[in-house]
Amino acid sequence: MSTPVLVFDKVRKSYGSTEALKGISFDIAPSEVVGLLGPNGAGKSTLFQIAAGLFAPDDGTVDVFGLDYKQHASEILARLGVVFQSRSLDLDMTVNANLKFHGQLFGLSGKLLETRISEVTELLEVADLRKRPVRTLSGGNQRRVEIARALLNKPDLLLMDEPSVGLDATTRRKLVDHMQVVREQQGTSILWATHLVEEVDRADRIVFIAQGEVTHMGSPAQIIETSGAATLTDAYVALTGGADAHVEPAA
Ligand SMILES: Nc1ncnc2c1ncn2[C@@H]1O[C@H](COP(=O)(O)OP(=O)(O)OP(=O)(O)O)[C@@H](O)[C@H]1O
Repeated sequence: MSTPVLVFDKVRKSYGSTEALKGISFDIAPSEVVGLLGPNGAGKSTLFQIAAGLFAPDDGTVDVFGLDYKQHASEILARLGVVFQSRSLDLDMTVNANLKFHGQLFGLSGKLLETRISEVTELLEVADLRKRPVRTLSGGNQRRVEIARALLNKPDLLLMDEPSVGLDATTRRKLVDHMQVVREQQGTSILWATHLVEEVDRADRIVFIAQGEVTHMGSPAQIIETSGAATLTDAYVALTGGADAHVEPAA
């Protein structure tokens, strides 16, 4: 069996008296797309930030590419792509300038950087927007540029925390399509945290998290079968006792 790209082992984290994570364990295989699905306050962002190395768990371990952050942070970050919930592009700079700046942070320059920018903008279908200031782009296109930026270093693992916040249903669906292409063309593993069932219905595996604990885990088909429901949304509602599935009507 191939070595997992990410392993959470009994991860715990509290904020004062609030236990945000109560011993989370699961892993992600190479090229696997895992949906981390849970209602507001379940602990998704906390787990995501630990995976991205922003802070350490109180207890338990996180290994990324078989390495731990304490000793190998720069090696891990060189192979990681991260899309945070809040937007972080410079709105006054062009798409190209944003990508160039970020690529340089990864030590890319010259022709190689140019090639990578062309590849990622074509992959996310924003190549024709490269000369536009980010401010003039729609929310959906800004999000695509952020994902393109996270792919500049050809990450082996892409972490995305609710990347579709504020996007309409059609744009969200398109984002899911794009992520399938990223996985197919680059073999990137993806951890996609969301509270929207329809964003992860094509994931290889879904991890349900509620109140800081993993409650169910399996492929969408396995989860549907376990619950006896007809759809993944019904399964989510059945297995989580009706925690907010947040399925929004199609646009
Ligand atoms: N900085 C913080 N200080 C105190 N409590 C926090 C902090 N961050 C998160 N929490 C609490 O930890 C728990 C988990 O929050 P977290 O943001 O990780 O969940 P989430 O699943 O990402 O929620 P959402 O979908 O709303 O972003 C919640 O009870 C939240 O109120």
